[in-house]
Formats: sequence, C-alpha cells, structure tokens
Amino acid sequence: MTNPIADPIVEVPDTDAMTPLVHLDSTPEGAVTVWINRPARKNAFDAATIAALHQAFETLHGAEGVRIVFLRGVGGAFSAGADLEWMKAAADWSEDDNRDDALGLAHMLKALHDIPALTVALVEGPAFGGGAGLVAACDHALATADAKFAFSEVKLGLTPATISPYVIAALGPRTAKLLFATGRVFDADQAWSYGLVDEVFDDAAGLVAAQDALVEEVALCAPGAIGDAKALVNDFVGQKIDRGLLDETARRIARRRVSDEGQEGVRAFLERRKPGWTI
Ligand SMILES: CC(C)(COP(=O)([O-])OP(=O)([O-])OC[C@H]1O[C@@H](n2cnc3c(N)ncnc32)[C@H](O)[C@@H]1OP(=O)([O-])[O-])[C@@H](O)C(=O)NCCC(=O)NCCSC(=O)C[C@@](C)(O)CC(=O)[O-]
Repeated sequence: MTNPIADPIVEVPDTDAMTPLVHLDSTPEGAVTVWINRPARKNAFDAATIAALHQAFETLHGAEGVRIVFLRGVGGAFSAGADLEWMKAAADWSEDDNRDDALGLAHMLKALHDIPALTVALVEGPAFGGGAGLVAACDHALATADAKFAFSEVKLGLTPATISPYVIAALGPRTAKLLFATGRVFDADQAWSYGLVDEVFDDAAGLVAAQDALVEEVALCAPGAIGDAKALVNDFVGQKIDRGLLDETARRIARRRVSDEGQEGVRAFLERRKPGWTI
C-alpha cells in the first residue's frame, strides 16, 4: 500500500475561513492531525463537513506508516455537534430521507472508529452533542481545563442516536443514561471521572506538550503492529472466550510473527539495536 496522503502538510488557518472544512496535517513520525475548520460555527458539522471528515478518515484507513491520528477543532472549540441550521432544513424532509441523511453521520463515526492508528481527541472549549460523540468515538482523549461537554440533544427534542454506541462503550450504560436524559453540561474534570477524557491539562500548551510526547512514544513502535493491536480491542470486546476466539488470537499473533515488522522487532531486541521500521 502506498501513502495516499500525497502532500499532507497543510498550513492550519488562523482565520474564520469556512473552506476547506477539514485539514490534514502530518509529521514524519507518522502523526496526523485532522482539523475541523468551521470556527464561526464552533466547528458544528453539516452534511459537507461530515462528508469531508468521512473522506479524511477513509484516507487514513489506507495510509501506510500512520501511527497516531489527532482530532482537533480550529479556533479553540472542539465541536458544537450537528449544525442546527442543517437539522432545521431537514425538518421538511420525510423520515426516510432523514434516515438516509443521518446514515452519513453514522458512517463517518464508524470510519473514525475503524482507523487503524490510535485516535486521540484534543478537546478545548465546547464538545457538545455530536461533538462529544466524536470524542467518544476516538480511542483516547486529552482536554484542557476549559473544555465543557454536554449530550444536549434532549434539550433540543432530539436524541444522541448515531453517537450512542461509542458513548455507551466509553461511559457505560448508567452514566450514559444520566447524561443523555439530563443534557447537563459537565466540565473536563467530570469528563475525566466519567471516562470520556483520559487526561486534563491547564491550557493548550500542556495539551500540545502531551500530544508531542505521545507522538514520540508511538514513533518507537511498528505502525502495522499498532493497527493490529488496536484491531484486537475493536474485534474482541465483549466476545466470549471460547475455542473460536482462542484460534483467532493465535492466528493474529502468527500473522505478526511472520511479518517483516515482527521479525525485525524481535531480531533487533536480540541484537541489542533499535529496530529499523521501514516507515
Ligand atoms: C457550543 C456552545 C456551548 C458555544 O457557546 P458560545 O461559546 O457562547 O458560542 P455561541 O453560542 O455564541 O456560538 C457561536 C456561533 O456558533 C453558532 N453555533 C453554535 N453551535 C451551533 C450548532 N450546533 N449549529 C449551528 N450553529 C451553531 C451559534 O449560533 C453562533 O453563531 P452566530 O450567532 O455567531 O452567527 C453553544 O453555541 C451551544 O450550546 N451550541 C449548541 C450545541 C448543541 O446543542 N449541539 C447538539 C447538536 S444536536 C446533535 O449533535 C445531534 C447528534 C449528532 O448527536 C444526533 C445523533 O447522535 O444521531
């Protein structure tokens, strides 16, 4: 597979420009940052933003050498969830047309969930509704102390439907029910206690330092092995430990043992040298 991100270094805008809606920014260590760029709408996503995010996430499925993917909002807000102007327009459509439209969001979230690299949300400011859903759909989340969260859908007469599988997995059913039913706003420390956020930092500088440390840490690891390790969790969560699962786990380590990465990593350890990953 070749890296489909031909020219991934994109300057991150400091303006309120509404296009392009999503930027990919990458480093030689295999770290990619996906920026949601609708700061004038607090990075709320409409159909076009969802399509752009979906495309970015799909691109990362086939991108060789990508070890870690960060998701961040331009302008100090993570995301205010579904664009309510877009939702309002959808009121004129039939229920079936609304379902087809909502499937776009459901598929975008699944594409994020399925990225082989470790995905990390970097949350500053509001992450409301579907924005908090994006945080839950990532594997890991870091936040600044000013971050605030809400599953505010019920206050709008809606439900957090397409995001719910990821939120329930991250928070567990009891907390998810409470937060879904009240729509209450909660802060970064509360998000940490609920398991939606893994670490809280005083400010954006602390967030970026933690981001850099993670990039350095995963740069030592084989990118293909990271993808396979993450797939173990996605594929085996909740599975019964039966004969079929034992066979599957043995098949997965066998595949790694015969891989170039597996052979190079073990050889390098025994030869007391750093492994030379090809990417
Ligand atoms: C985010 C804060 C706290 C920031 O609060 P703030 O910092 O005080 O900023 P603000 O409220 O002044 O917002 C700045 C601008 O962004 C706009 N804006 C802001 N949010 C949206 C939005 N979602 N859609 C469209 N526009 C939005 C807002 O209208 C305003 O526009 P301006 O007046 O400058 O022209 C506040 O704006 C707010 O409460 N926004 C609504 C957040 C919300 O309830 N989101 C849930 C959306 S429903 C959803 O996500 C459904 C989904 C996806 O979960 C369904 C499913 O799971 O299937």
